[in-house]
Amino acid sequence: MTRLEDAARADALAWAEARGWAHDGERDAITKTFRFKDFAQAFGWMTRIAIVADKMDHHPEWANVYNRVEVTLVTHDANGLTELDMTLARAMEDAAA
Ligand SMILES: C[C@H](O)[C@H](O)[C@H]1CNC2=NC(N)=NC(=O)C2=N1
Repeated sequence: MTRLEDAARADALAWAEARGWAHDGERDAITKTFRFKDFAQAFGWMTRIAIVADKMDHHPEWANVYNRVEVTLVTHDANGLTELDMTLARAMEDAAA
């Protein structure tokens, strides 16, 4: 998987930033803190995403504290954003909606 070209990255970031993601330019990664009602909701969401991520063989960097999940998406093999990150971001948004 190759890094997004500049135009595709701009489109992807516009979509992501509209949903509360930030771009970490140093890593060419996107980050977002998801907030849920409580720990059960947060961990349930993480469980659903873990199954999707493992099927994709593409895994988030994330940390959970009670009802919060801090997420970073980046493709390690590509040293930046790829379509895999955007597919996983969409799955996260859909599952949190
Ligand atoms: C061997 C395995 O396919 C790779 O290590 C996969 C696993 N999950 C991954 N997840 C992410 N985010 N980036 C990767 O480059 C990556 N590579």
